[in-house]
Amino acid sequence: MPIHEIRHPLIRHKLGLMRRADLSTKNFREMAQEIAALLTYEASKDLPLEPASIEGWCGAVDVEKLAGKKVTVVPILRAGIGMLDGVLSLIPGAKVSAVGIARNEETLQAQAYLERLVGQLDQRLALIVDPMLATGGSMVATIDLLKKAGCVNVRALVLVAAPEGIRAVEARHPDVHIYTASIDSHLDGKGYIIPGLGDAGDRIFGTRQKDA
Ligand SMILES: O=P(O)(O)OC[C@H]1O[C@H](OP(=O)(O)OP(=O)(O)O)[C@H](O)[C@@H]1O
Ligand SMILES: O=c1cc[nH]c(=O)[nH]1
Ligand SMILES: [Mg+2]
Repeated sequence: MPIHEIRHPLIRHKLGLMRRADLSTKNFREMAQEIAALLTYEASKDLPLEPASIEGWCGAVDVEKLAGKKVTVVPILRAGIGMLDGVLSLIPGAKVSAVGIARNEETLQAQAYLERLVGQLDQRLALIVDPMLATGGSMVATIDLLKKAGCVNVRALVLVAAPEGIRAVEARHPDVHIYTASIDSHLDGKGYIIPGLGDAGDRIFGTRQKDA
């Protein structure tokens, strides 16, 4: 089953804070980055290692280092930017491929408006980051364009996933593993995740808030 709900106590606690409607923009941002780092830890636990010999303080030491595979982090703009630094805090050498996807609020159809991908995608693990997996349209469109560009190894990190979005990704891209802090109940009539977080992009960027 390519869906991984990471029920770690630190993640449960931080996600509980994020669900509070009165959480400040600053704290919402901080929690998003921290949970992103914790999801990265899980999503990277089977990365291959290779032996290496280094010069240590007392002479040669046998160590391990990440083998061959390079990583690109793929934030889905805008809200995915809110998880980017969390991933980079653990994988600082990763290159970033920005993808802009906008959901038409009426039809809920996802459309790409920006694609700035790094090279050698066929050799890289792509870690897509987006706080919300709702209908799955944005995620499926992003995976479609990454695979078209040569990516063969794709994983997705989302803070909250709706069953509808999980099913959509599984149906179209059964090879893509999804790591999430929570599988929530369902979508409302406007495509919002219940209980969810509200509009994650607005909460991260501070737009459309009462005190803006
Ligand atoms: O699974 P879906 O139904 O496609 O919905 C999820 C998408 O909706 C949100 O982005 P939004 O379109 O609000 O853009 P934003 O990041 O600019 O807020 C969210 O960050 C996902 O990208
Ligand atoms: O609940 C949702 C669904 C899509 N996008 C969001 O930001 N929140
Ligand atoms: Mg939004």
